Amino acid sequence: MKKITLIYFSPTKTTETVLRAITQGLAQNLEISDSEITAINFTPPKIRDTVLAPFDGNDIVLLGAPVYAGRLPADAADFFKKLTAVNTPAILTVVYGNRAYDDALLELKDVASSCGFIPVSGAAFIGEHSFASTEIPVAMNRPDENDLKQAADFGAETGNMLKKTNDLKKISALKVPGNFPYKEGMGKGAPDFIEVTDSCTNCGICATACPSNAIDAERGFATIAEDCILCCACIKACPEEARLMKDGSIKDKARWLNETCSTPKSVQIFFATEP
Ligand SMILES: Cc1cc2nc3c(=O)[nH]c(=O)nc-3n(C[C@H](O)[C@H](O)[C@H](O)COP(=O)(O)O)c2cc1C
Repeated sequence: MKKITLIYFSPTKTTETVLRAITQGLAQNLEISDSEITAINFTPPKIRDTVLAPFDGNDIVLLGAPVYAGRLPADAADFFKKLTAVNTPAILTVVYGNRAYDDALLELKDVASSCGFIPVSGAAFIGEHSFASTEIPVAMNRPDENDLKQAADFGAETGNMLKKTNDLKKISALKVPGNFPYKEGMGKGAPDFIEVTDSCTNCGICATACPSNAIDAERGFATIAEDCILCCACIKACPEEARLMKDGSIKDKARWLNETCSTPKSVQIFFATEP
C-alpha cells in the first residue's frame, strides 16, 4: 500500500490549495485512502526543526513552494534540502503570481534529486500574488476552479504514469524550464512597508501567520523589517484588515505587476515519461 506525503511552504495558502487538489486526483487514481495521506506544512518556523524519517519506495511525495524572485523561498529550499529519500517518486509544484516562475521549478527539481527523490512530474500553477489587494489586484482568486481541475487531472495523470512504470530508476530525467546558474534569489529583510492601523485588536493572528517570526507583539505587532520575507501572510490573515501596505517600493512593485502581468497565464505541466 502506497502512502502520500505533501510537504509544502505556503504563507498565503495558494500552494497548499493546489497541492491538496493534486493529491485528491492522485489518491483517487491510485485508490489511496485518506488515512494514508499526511500533510507537512512547514510554513510555521518551529515545524522546520522537525527531522523527517527517510522516504522509501512505498511513499509518493509532493513538494510545493511559491516562487519568490524567480526562485524558491530560501526557507523552503533549506527545509527541502534536509529531506532524504530512496527510490521515492516526487511530484514537484511551484505556484507563482502570474509574472514568471523563472528558475524555481528547476531549482526544486535539482533539490529533490539531490535528496534522492526521483522527480516524476512537475508543474507551475498560478496563485493570487502575495502583493495583491482589492485596491491593486494581481491574479486575484487564482487558483480558480479551472486551475484546481487541472491540478486534480495532473495528479491523476501522474497516478497513471506511476501505474505504468515498473522501475522508477529506468525513467528518463524530468525536464523543466529554467537556467543554471539560477537567478539571484532574495535574502531576508524588507523595507518598512506595513502599517498597523487603529483597527488592530491585538489578537495575534498576524504573528501566528508569519513564517519568519517577524512580528513584534511587544511593539504593537509591528513588523521587524530585518526578519521579514515580504510574504504578506500577516496582511492577508488579519481579520480586521488592520495591516496595510504603505506607499513605497513594494506598493510600487504591486502596481507594476498589476499593469504588466494582467493577462492570465496558463498552468504548465511536465512528465518524466508519457502518462
Ligand atoms: C517576496 C516575493 C517574491 C515573489 N516573486 C514572484 C516572482 O518572481 N514571480 C511571480 O510570478 N510571483 C512572485 N511572487 C508571488 C507568489 O509566488 C504568489 O503569490 C504565490 O501564489 C504565493 O504562494 P503562497 O500563497 O503559497 O504563499 C512573489 C511573492 C513574494 C512574497
